[in-house]
Amino acid sequence: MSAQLIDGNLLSQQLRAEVAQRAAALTAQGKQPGLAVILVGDSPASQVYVRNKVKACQDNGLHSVLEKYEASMTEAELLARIDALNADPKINGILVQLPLPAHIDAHKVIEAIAPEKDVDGFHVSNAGLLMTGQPLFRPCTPYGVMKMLESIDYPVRGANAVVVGASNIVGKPQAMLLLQAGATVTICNSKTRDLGHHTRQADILVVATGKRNIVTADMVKPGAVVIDVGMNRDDNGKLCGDVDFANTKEVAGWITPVPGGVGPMTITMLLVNTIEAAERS
Ligand SMILES: Nc1nc2c(c(=O)[nH]1)N[C@@H](CN(C=O)c1ccc(C(=O)N[C@@H](CCC(=O)O)C(=O)O)cc1)CN2
Repeated sequence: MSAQLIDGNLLSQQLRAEVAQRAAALTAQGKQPGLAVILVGDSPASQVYVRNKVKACQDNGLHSVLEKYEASMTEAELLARIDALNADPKINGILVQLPLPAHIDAHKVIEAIAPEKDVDGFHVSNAGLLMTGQPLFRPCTPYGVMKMLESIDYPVRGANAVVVGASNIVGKPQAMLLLQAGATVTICNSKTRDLGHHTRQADILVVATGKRNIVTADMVKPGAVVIDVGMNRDDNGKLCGDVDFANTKEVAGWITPVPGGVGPMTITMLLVNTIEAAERS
């Protein structure tokens, strides 16, 4: 393997140790940070993610509540729960696990969260603050990716960055964070013609499409940093990303694995955002 691995579990361990210290300091002042996690429905993947979020809180000294609801919960019921959590002084961060069932308008739900408790950074106010270079909360996955680049001392300023995927959760905020760090950014989407033409220009390539093997080794510039945000299952049911890892690792300079790459960093940055919310409150 020529590429160096960027280990999200290892980096998370280091960052979570700092989180635990900050949580302990807040708790000593009677301000233990608190996170509310809401899950609607029974998606097995979402169940794993929310369980891991709550466990990460427990392991690092944050208070957490997990509210699980049937898929039949109405939008009005969910909005009422968010109102109550907005008013709860023990709760600094509120997170509604996505995706939501189709009968619930996710935009409406996200806009109901008080922006100062929106630790996912998805509220339009927080998206606007990020866009204008004054972020309150950076969305957790793109924030984690920036920490991974920092961990390898990568000179983002002046680099060509290509983001494949333009979702509100990852692609768009990722492009903003890279732009603000001084990269020249290209965002590719499902309509992009000749994706490889763009990805081959990338010093930093972030792939977040949910499509297995959308990026193959021939689409990667030798020595590039390849960050795989995808979370898929291969034909044997094993977790894998969007990048053909086995072949791309022979071309890239750095690469993130799946599992053990960006996923754990998403949860780590959620803890960081919750601490920041508590410190501000
Ligand atoms: N409200 C939110 N919903 C969703 C978000 C989000 O940031 N906020 N992101 C994704 C899912 N996600 C976080 O919720 C997430 C995905 C994956 C992981 C992770 O740790 N993955 C592990 C593997 C876990 C497994 O065994 O299945 C890894 O990559 O090593 C954490 C969080 C969509 N929804």
